Amino acid sequence: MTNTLTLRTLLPVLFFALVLALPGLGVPPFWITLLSYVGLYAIVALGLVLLTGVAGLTSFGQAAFVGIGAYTTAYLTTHYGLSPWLGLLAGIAITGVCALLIGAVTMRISGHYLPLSTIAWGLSLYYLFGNLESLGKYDGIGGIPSISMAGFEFGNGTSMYVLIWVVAILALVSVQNFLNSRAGRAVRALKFGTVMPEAMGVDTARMKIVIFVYAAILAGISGWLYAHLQHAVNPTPFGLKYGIDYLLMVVVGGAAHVWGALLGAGLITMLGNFLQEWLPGLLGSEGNFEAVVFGIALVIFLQYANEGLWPHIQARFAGRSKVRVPADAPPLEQLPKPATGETILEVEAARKQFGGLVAVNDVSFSVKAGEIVGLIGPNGAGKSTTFNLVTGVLSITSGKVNYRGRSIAGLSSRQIASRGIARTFQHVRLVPGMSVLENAAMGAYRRGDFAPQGGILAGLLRLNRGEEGKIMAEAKRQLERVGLGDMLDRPAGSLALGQQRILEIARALCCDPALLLLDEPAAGLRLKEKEALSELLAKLRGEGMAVLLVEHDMDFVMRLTDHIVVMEFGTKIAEGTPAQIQVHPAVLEAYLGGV
Ligand SMILES: Nc1ncnc2c1ncn2[C@@H]1O[C@H](COP(=O)(O)OP(=O)(O)OP(=O)(O)O)[C@@H](O)[C@H]1O
Repeated sequence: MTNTLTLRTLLPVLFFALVLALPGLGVPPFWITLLSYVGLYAIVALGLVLLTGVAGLTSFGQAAFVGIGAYTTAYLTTHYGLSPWLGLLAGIAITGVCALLIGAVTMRISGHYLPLSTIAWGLSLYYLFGNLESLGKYDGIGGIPSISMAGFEFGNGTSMYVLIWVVAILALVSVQNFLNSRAGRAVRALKFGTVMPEAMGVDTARMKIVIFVYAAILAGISGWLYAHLQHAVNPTPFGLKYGIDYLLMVVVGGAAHVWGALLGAGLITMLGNFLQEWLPGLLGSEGNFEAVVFGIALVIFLQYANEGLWPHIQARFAGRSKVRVPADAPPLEQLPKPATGETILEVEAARKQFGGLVAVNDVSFSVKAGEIVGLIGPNGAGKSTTFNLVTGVLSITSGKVNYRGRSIAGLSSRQIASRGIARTFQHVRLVPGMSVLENAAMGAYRRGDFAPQGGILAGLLRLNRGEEGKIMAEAKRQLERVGLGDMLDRPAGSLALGQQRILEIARALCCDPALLLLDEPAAGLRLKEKEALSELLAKLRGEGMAVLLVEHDMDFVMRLTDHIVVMEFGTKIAEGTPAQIQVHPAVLEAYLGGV
């Protein structure tokens, strides 16, 4: 263990010990109350870190989920005299169901429409709270009892402060655990599009809903604590203004960092409080002037420091965390592999039309285990489209694609990935801030011990240590296999393009494929890197791997491949060994215009 690592483990423990000890250290009640609110807001902000900062799904509506948690317990404890703990369970259930329903609709929406839709349902829920007779309309509900546990009543500010911070710490640990799990890495990739995670076997639509529901439940729990701290609720703290404040906390603190949520909640709560006191005096009139300051701060942060403050603090004091790779982890299970020479991919009369344009015109070819096949042709020939038909990114118009004797036409990318086909991308698709090791581990997503849903819960509770150990050991093994074994902890974004392409191959190898599809693997590589890549692919071929590659670098293709398929204007114009292709009249015509 390095010094940084010791400090990284020790600092949070010391920090939380100090936070929980503050009431005993004689800190005045005013500060304890203020810090209680910091804790409450931090719980909501942690959900937003996951949703907005990490996955890139902006939500202005989290305050409404706080409201559902608060109103549920307020109603049940005051109208029916139920225990606050039942109020908590009911609040979690109702928040979860509402989020599931809202998420199922809104998480499909992309771009600017998603934040707009979160404003819409945030407002709807706010007006619902304010207009329902049974919820006391805009006056709300008063007389909410205190929480008690084993005869102890959380009746005063100090005991609630401790309870709130215990929950905030548990929330932080759970979100941190989740982000370092198999599902968490998939969520960290979502911001960069769904094509790559889907190709690794991730159900991205489901994953978005899962984190939406989790973020909503955290907000609901914060609402439950709020109701029993205040002993009264009304719609105001659950409106759009608070929704924006939560977002501001996350942006200022550091949207993609769990500690950013705490920092942002602390700064904005304190600042809001003091501005509320100072500004009216300064300006000589009453009003919510802090909202103006916050609005300006939001714009400035988004423009000049959209990573927030935490990354700067982390760089100075904490350093990057390193993932531990156990030396004795057992290997992951492998799919049965075909014998060398067995035909594993058959493309028969594959056709793809985009409206009137025939991008792939009844193309047929096959790939055997232990063979490297090159798919070449001038720009716009239809190579990438053919590739995307095999990988399930595009749906086939007509024709067949069979993998090991079974049709894969019409299957999604993730179903195809689970059959044993792995790919790399023409434009490298890595998660730049994630380490080389974690990026490679993305490939082993569907090889974990738990089913994806079970994996999420296990990740939250850190019950996935065995699985993580095996996945990380596999990622390390594949990185060593491709020659990146000495770069495990470096952020993927800091690698040269050639190394990033090799990293994509290591990630694909973690998928446990029998067929590797490489989209322009040599593009942008220097001579030495190309030689290293050739060597690696030849080695994989020797181990029985089938490789289909789309490539423009003729020298690379001619030296490496066993068989070449040439396309032009969507049609296959030639097929054969590199020697045959180099003298094929139709190929010479296509490339050199017959010269
Ligand atoms: N989604 C799409 N919608 C409409 N047309 C498309 C789409 N994707 C590709 N095409 C068209 O299909 C044809 C084949 O494109 P494709 O990208 O497969 O060629 P390519 O051989 O991979 O070219 P390059 O070497 O430049 O990548 C081109 O005319 C392209 O404009």
